[in-house]
Amino acid sequence: MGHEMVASNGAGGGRRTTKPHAVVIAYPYQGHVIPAAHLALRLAARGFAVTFVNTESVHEQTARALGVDRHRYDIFAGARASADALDVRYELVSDGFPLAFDRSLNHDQFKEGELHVLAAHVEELLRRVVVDPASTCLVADTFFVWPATLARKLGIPYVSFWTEPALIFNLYYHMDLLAAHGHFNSSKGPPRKDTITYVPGVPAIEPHELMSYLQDTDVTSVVHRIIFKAFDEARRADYVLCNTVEELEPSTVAALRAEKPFYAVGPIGFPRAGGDAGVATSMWAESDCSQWLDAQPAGSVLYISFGSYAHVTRQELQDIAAGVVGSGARFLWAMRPDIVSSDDPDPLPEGFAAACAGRGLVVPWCCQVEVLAHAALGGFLTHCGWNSVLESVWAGVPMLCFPLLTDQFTNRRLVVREWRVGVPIGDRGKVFADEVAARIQGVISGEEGQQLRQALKKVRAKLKAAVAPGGSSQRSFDDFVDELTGRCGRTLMS
Ligand SMILES: O=c1ccn([C@@H]2O[C@H](COP(=O)(O)OP(=O)(O)O[C@H]3O[C@H](CO)[C@@H](O)[C@H](O)[C@H]3O)[C@@H](O)[C@H]2O)c(=O)[nH]1
Repeated sequence: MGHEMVASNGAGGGRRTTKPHAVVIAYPYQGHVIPAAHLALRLAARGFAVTFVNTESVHEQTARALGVDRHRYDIFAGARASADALDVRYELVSDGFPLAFDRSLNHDQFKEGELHVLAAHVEELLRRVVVDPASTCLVADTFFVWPATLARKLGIPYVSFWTEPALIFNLYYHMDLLAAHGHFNSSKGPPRKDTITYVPGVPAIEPHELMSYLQDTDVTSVVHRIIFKAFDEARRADYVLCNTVEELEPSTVAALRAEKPFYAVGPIGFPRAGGDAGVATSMWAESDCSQWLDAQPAGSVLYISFGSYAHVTRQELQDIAAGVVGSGARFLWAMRPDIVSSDDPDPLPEGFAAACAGRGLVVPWCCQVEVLAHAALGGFLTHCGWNSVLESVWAGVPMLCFPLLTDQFTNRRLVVREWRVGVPIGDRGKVFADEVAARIQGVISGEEGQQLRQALKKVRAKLKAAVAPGGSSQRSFDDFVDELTGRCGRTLMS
């Protein structure tokens, strides 16, 4: 595989420029594959040769969602064939498990594979695709437990790609500090409950606003072991790219810049020209909801989704469903088949469909960015996955927040407390139908919704300005590209 471009100097001989080559490896979850695919496109549009790596399992699920043959399908075929003729190659790597293995149902076992097995497969792949180490860099999701180690072995830089807010990266980065102060993983007894005021760039944060994994008292789970290892690797990253906007998290971004070459380049996938800009990344078949939405009055519909990864309990789902019924609102619910468990495919309360006839639509999966952009949308009941938050702000839709896991609790703090573009609807195990119904009414048709929409205008403007020409995310991306091109793009005289 060569990436040479020959620039003629008009005489005999010529200047051969080696394109910088980025090997982009996506973390095998929907909420990570989407931003990674967009990052790959952005790098290719700036003259990089890109090798995008998916796991065989994600690839298979994506092909199945589209109803195409997985042996022939290449998610970047369209990008290569486009007018820009982007140079993106597509590679697959095994995650160590058979394709039919249920990764959702067997979560911890899958995670052990991620911790212990995946690196060997990735190393084999890298040894094949890294032909010229001097012109190559590894762009890998921060949650992987091997990128710095493998990059060092191959003699290439490691660009750590972080798909959550800078605040989350910062808190994980300072886990030792939290432990030293007794707020996390303390040997001195139960964690402190008072406000945390010593993390650089974070003036104050409450313990219940930390990521779920930093609130846990048992830190021996496989996910904890992954996080500890991943952040050891992240400390050794040459660069960090973060899917956030500097103006949304100025003090955190400034603090991280003092630690590392840290680039806030988000929202990475916007503006999006229709769906996924020609790159199909959806891991479930998308139901077309446009006709149904077209028939609803402007601003009237509540969209509900809990993303692609976390689960709710049957009880929580039923309490939320009762709140949705009680609110009387129109709604579109994207209910992933394993939302409670792959073992429980039909968790809605009995009589739900009849109670909502004519005003609700339940689908397994949809094109969320298209749904959020529809004029009928009035609110988004979300688990606060970071992509969902960015997409909702981008579309100007106020949020009702029900975080489930991981960064989602901390993301709720940003949405509700800092930017005031959403409201909470309870907590895990403590979500009540009456409160859910009242909040839905308040956001869709009440005073509360109007205030949220006012605040949204400002936050949305920051997002849009950041990705406009000359905006902070654009500049940051330019700086990153210049830096990487200087490091990996060589000019050879011949
Ligand atoms: O019916 C649906 C539902 C979701 N989506 C898309 O799927 C993505 C979901 O991403 P996100 O909202 O971030 O949620 P998760 O799938 O839960 O993402 C994981 O990854 C995120 C980024 O690291 C984290 O913030 C989350 O906590 C983590 O669970 C978004 O782009 C949505 O547009 C659809 O297209 N259709």
